[in-house]
Amino acid sequence: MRKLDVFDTTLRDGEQSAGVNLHGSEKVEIALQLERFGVDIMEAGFPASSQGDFKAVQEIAARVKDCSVAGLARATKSDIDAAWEALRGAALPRLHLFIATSPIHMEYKLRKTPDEVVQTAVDCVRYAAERFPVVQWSAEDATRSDWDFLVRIIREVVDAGARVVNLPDTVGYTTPAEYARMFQYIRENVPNLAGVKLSAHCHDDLGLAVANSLAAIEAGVEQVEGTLNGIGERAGNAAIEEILVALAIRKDVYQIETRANLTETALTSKLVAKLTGMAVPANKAVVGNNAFAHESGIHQDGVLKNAETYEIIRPEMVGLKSNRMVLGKHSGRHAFKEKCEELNLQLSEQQFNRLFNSFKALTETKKEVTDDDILALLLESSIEEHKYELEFLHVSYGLNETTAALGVRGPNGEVIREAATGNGSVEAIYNVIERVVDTPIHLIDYRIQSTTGGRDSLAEVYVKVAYHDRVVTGRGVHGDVLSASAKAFLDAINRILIKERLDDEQLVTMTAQV
Ligand SMILES: CC(=O)SCCNC(=O)CCNC(=O)[C@H](O)C(C)(C)COP(=O)(O)OP(=O)(O)OC[C@H]1O[C@@H](n2cnc3c(N)ncnc32)[C@H](O)[C@@H]1OP(=O)(O)O
Ligand SMILES: CC(C)C(=O)C(=O)O
Repeated sequence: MRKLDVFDTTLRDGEQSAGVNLHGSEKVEIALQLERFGVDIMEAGFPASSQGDFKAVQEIAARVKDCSVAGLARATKSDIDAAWEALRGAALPRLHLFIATSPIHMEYKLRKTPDEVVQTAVDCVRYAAERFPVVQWSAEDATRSDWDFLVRIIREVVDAGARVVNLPDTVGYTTPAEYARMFQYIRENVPNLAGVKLSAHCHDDLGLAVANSLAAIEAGVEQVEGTLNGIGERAGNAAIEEILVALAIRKDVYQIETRANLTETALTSKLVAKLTGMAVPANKAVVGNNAFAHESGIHQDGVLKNAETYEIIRPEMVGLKSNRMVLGKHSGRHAFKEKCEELNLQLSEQQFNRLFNSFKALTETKKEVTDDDILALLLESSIEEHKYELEFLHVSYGLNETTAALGVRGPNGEVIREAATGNGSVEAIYNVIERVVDTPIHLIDYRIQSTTGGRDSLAEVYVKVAYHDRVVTGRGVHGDVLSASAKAFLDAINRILIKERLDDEQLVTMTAQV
């Protein structure tokens, strides 16, 4: 058995998915769950990219103890300095430094000659290695780079202090056999790779990210990178849960061991889906709703006689239970606590009490509270910084004109009451909210889904809004679709306000430095 390091980049490359923007507190929540999932390294963000990301990485670095925390940096000293400031408190800090090596990226994007790229990479690795105990260096767009140029630059960055060398398929262009051959070529031609780990990082533009990652593993890489649910730039990254389950189910082929705790898979996937607003397709491998569902008679018959006839993965392996305890109006604190423990939720007493109260309030309108409902309530109550909160809502529907009146508790605790009309209920609500905050906000996208089946399911609404040059997403959960819609819009506004405050703080700091 060979040991493989799992490098999760849900919080960096995953957050680069179009339309996803996570609050600092949401990033921390995902980070703590990734730690329980047992990844070896988590890439917490790109500290130089914004004040918000810097702070989130800093907090994750301070709180995560059982795994290495990495931050991304371009090949510039200021990016490396920002990453070091954010990560210096981590138990095992790692810098992830990258520069592109393909002809097209070097000529058009970086406007540098190959020699200048080598020199910049070497200078930055050397500078970073004076600070970080581990420097991971990535050749962006490696799979469209000249292999002999890769050999040259890798030899030089390793000499300068890189301990991990990642060769990403940045644009999802390679094929399994070609990717494996590239790693073999590098291994055979770079003379100073002893003690250096090679890493694979794949994108899914051709739907080959997981296959390419597994091919690289077979070719001997010591680290694999990916994101939960495969989220990420464009078509996404390699889905880390699919790679891990493939390695576990086909241990006979791969002969690989990882530290991952697979029973945390389902919960980690759900948390990421809910916080990012990127729903998992029902037929997605390992974590889709239908991944363990059998519909046709011949399959059901087979499964009833012996589950292994049609099930190669046991649901328990990824943390799905076949038996379940029903929680409802008559359940008390003990049963609720047991459920929270079963779901592996790590709650302070205050968080538990807040969640229990939300659960009790929900049982007034919902007969049976499911695991997904509890998770949705938890995420609802996890953001502590609310500027505007929904107090009440009345909607009076009329053909072509609907009136909404609502009350919102504002930043100073005051309740602001307003009314407006619109063509439909949601439009009327959003028109009133615009009045309340006295700012035009453009709705770009609106999506609604239910947490479970059944008439009493909770509604989860995701919105994407534009305000000046910012685009943010918001999430709202409620038993009623209109209240959930109002909460999602207010959540987006709260995120804009928090971002503005962080930018103001950054401006003040920068002005002070000048
Ligand atoms: C393959 C990947 O996923 S790489 C990670 C991509 N992730 C992101 O871009 C998300 C966060 N990014 C951001 O917030 C912004 O792009 C920032 C803050 C990093 C930079 O913003 P800006 O200063 O406005 O620059 P902008 O994004 O327009 O352009 C990128 C600049 O970085 C340069 N650059 C790109 N990669 C590198 C690198 N590895 N090393 C050094 N410079 C680089 C580009 O050549 C360009 O430089 P130029 O301004 O001299 O032409
Ligand atoms: C920064 C690098 C590793 C990256 O995300 C990519 O090339 O896809």
